[in-house]
Amino acid sequence: MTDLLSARHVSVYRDGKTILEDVSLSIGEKDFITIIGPNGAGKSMLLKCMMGLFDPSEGRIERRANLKIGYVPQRLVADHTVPIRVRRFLSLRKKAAKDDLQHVAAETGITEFLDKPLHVLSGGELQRVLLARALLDNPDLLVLDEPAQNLDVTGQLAFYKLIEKIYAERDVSILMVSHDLHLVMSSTREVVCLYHHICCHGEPHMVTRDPEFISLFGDDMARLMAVYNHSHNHDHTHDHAHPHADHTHDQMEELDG
Ligand SMILES: Nc1ncnc2c1ncn2[C@@H]1O[C@H](COP(=O)(O)OP(=O)(O)OP(=O)(O)O)[C@@H](O)[C@H]1O
Repeated sequence: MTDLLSARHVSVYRDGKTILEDVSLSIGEKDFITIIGPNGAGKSMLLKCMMGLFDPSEGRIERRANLKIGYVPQRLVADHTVPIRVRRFLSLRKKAAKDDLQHVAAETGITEFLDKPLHVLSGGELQRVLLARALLDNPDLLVLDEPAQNLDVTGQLAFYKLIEKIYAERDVSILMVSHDLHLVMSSTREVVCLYHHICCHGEPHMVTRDPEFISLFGDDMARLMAVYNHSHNHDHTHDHAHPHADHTHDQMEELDG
């Protein structure tokens, strides 16, 4: 299977801190990968590197020729002093064909407010508009950075259901950062646990009480959600201030392949 996008031994060092250390991750066709990790773990930085928005200090990003990426950010702050209607917002970057716009609007459930100004929309509606924008170009890969972070639980659930539907119906791969582990566990195929380096990864198919996971997310979260199957043999107490700290990452090689 051809990889769409890969990080190969990517490290990012900034201001004496290690933000990413020797991270390797590949996204193939029809993959659904969710990156989890505590605040400040480097999840957004990894997405930025993978999308070519940030140059890693070491390592490289490989991208399939002509890869189309649709990006959904955490949120859009709609300014009421610059009123813009949804329909216009969706055609800002590139003029979408009318049929494409109607199709994507129906798919994401935004048809009824295409002619409303952005700033009157609710948080959940705005996220669907951002999703529609990302889908307009018919991307091969959808990248979502905590897309439901600012929604209430009902909104989160609805948004993740929509992502699941899009994944099921389209020929698209998904790379998502999410804190809502319990909500995405059923849809995601693979979970990557990041804490500056890849701690572990695997299928989210069983609940475990993994001590490393608990050390990252806390006992309550571990109890709440299904965790993937992994074993890893290092702790998280090492000092990330040293960019060349020596780690053994058994499973990273698998991701690399
Ligand atoms: N351009 C930059 N220059 C220097 N440091 C940065 C830069 N971008 C991010 N950082 C730092 O890198 C670390 C990781 O940030 P990042 O946003 O990737 O974390 P995250 O895992 O997405 O966290 P959260 O879950 O809180 O969104 C943080 O300490 C942040 O301050």
